[in-house]
Amino acid sequence: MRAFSIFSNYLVLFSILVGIILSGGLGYSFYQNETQAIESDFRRDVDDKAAALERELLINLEVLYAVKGLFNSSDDVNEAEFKQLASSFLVRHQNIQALEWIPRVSLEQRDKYEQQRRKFYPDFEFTEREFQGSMIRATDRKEYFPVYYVEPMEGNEVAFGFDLASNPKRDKILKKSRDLDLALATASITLVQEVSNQKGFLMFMPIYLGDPNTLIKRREQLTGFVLGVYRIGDMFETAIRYTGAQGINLKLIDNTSISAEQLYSSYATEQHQDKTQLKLIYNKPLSRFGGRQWTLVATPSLGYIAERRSLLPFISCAFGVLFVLLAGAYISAIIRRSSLIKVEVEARTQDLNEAKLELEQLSHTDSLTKIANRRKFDDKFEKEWQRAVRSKTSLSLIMIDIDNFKQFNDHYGHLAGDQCLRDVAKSLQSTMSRNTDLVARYGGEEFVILLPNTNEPALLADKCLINVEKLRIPHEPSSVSEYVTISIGVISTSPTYNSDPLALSAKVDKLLYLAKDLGKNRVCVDEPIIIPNGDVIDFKSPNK
Ligand SMILES: Nc1nc2c(ncn2[C@@H]2O[C@H](COP(=O)(O)OP(=O)(O)OP(=O)(O)O)[C@@H](O)[C@H]2O)c(=O)[nH]1
Repeated sequence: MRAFSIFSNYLVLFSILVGIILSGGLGYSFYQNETQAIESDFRRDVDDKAAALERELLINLEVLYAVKGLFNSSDDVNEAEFKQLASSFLVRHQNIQALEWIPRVSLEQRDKYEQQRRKFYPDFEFTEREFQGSMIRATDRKEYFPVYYVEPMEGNEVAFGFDLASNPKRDKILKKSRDLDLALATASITLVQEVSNQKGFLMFMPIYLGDPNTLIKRREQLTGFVLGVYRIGDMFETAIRYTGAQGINLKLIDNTSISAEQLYSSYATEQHQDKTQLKLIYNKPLSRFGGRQWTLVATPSLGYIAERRSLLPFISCAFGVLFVLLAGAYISAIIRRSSLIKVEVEARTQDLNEAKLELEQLSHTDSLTKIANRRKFDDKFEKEWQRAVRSKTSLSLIMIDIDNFKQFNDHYGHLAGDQCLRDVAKSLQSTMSRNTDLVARYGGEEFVILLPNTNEPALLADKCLINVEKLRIPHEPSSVSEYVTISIGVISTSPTYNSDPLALSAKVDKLLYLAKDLGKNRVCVDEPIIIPNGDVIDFKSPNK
């Protein structure tokens, strides 16, 4: 019972533990699902931003094409025409720092070109950057690509007249653009006109005389380049300004060369960068643009993730744990209650068994003498009879009656009579030594002794007779003795299937009456007994 209770408690504890683990698992699975949803939202938002950036780049390219249209439509575009067109675009595309016309000027043409500009800008000359960084007059070279027209002039004065061919990197990209008839962008540069630390890039659009379709023709017919000057930060912010999701940290990386270069970062500070969910990094390559491969690198900020997190994982876990604990408590209460009921039932069953035993004892006990009663004798007699039949053993009966008991009662009173009955019963009981012997009150002042498998019942009967006499209970009115005496009938038989137990009772009764008739205070057996020394004792004889 106790072991079962301990086992049940462990089982409940184990179930609670499993339940808590499952609840945790459920919460974790909701958390994971949510994380996946956030990740997929995040990728979609970054894709939107990348698309917006690509759109912005294309729009800027379109501006160059539009300016190119002006130069294609006329062999001699003057500054006023250029400025008018360029300024109309710059008003609408404020992330373009400047639009410029870069003519192809041979060494022979240089003076002419410089003279022309000096009409309006007296200090104008083709310039280049000196080794130390300051601007100087461009040295002689075969071909020049100077910044000839620039819109707006304000803020771009330093670039005005700068010979792009003087810079080997720019010269290389100019030639590539010329050869391929392709708008090409530079890697990120610090613009000569830049005042903040923002990076920029240049995009060259080649202009030809006519429509050259071979490399040689392109080299011959090149007249110059339309140049767009872009500030990357401004362009980036213009592009993503109206894209919905906030809280995404972005970096624009130029992967064109092996050493990836950061063009722009939306991280406010390095410290802020540390706090972001760097585990989730999404690299979104943009479509190739101006011969360059840019990649948008995005990480969500804590705020972006927090906005999209719900309490569902926590609530589901908490509810799961709560449910498991309540169910565990309920089951444990039921188990405790059922074990209490079990204990109670067992106690009651034990009480009932004890009561039953007591009742049984009472129903088989004579209330006055506390020895077995007639009912007990009848039961036992029947059982022993059957046993003796089966085992072919003997069964003996001793029937006892107190002599002149009516006179005893009359003389000493009924209470004394009762005490006499108790004393005689006790004496008879103590005379029998075997557990299997049964002493019972047969009725009134009559007793019976059942002796299974006993060789010499008459000797035992004689012992009873002597022991009762030894009690020396005074019996003044008795005609037999001055003390209480008993008369006894004894019979033995080996029962068979055909013999009748009632006949045996009747026979022993007769022997008892014979003992009475012969003068009381004696034993009567149906046959005399030969004792070991050869004497014959006939208990029927009047002299005992
Ligand atoms: N005190 C007392 N007397 C009882 C009890 N049961 C029976 N008796 C009495 O026992 C007496 C039996 O009397 P009888 O049957 O005439 O037998 P007796 O006087 O012993 O005569 P004999 O048997 O011939 O010796 C009656 O007076 C009963 O009232 C009992 O439980 N208590």
